[in-house]
Amino acid sequence: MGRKFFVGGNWKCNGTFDEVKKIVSILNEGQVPSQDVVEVVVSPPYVFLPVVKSSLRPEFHVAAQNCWVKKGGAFTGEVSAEMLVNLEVPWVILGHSERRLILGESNEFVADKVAYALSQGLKVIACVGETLEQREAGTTVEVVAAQTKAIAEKVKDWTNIVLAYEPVWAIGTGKVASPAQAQEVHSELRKWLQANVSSEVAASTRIIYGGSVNGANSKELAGQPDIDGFLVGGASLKPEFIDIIKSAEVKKSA
Ligand SMILES: O=C(CO)COP(=O)(O)O
Repeated sequence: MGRKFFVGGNWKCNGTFDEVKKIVSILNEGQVPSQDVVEVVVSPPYVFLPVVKSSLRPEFHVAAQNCWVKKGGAFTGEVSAEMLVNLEVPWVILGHSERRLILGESNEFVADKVAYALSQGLKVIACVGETLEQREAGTTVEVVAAQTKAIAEKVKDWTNIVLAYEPVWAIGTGKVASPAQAQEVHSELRKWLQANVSSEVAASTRIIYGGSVNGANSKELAGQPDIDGFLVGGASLKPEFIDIIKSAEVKKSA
């Protein structure tokens, strides 16, 4: 099926200039599998994108953590997809739960952003995931399907999308989803894509997991058939991010 393992590091709103330089040197010195085996993308805050892009080893790429929903202009405080393209930033994370929940981004707004970013030539890490309340109410699959449906309604070509399943209750809590819990939702998402988009898209789209992934739990998660990589928060700022990248080897030998 050829779904190359994908490891994203979402640095969120963290880091000083010196800390960023330190993380980049850890990444540059780390022994990792070749880029035929794993695709690595790190996402610093906007202001650090140029320095990270220019100092990072060439086989690792960068992502912005957000972008504006349409063409740039009189939108104070926003950064447009065009600007990212202009700076040769290839990826953008959209629909992260911190933006959905804290900043009120709706399924439709996120889907509009995804469609616009793709139209400008960016590749998108599109995030979906349920809250603890929604999980406890038994609506997990319904919630992630609705989030994915909003995107599917506005996007024809899924080639440049990586879908990130990030259960909100597992983000930054140290409460990682069990491999079985994550596998179940990934498998449901793949079935949803098969039924509502196409078998080809279901087979080729990478579905990655995010939420308290670390160097100790990444191998077992990577062993699940529908987990095609990770979106890592806290641990992406530490040397153990290298171990998480190495968990791609699990897939290779599977
Ligand atoms: O939100 C996340 C990545 O986008 C996950 O964050 P943590 O890995 O810190 O739980």
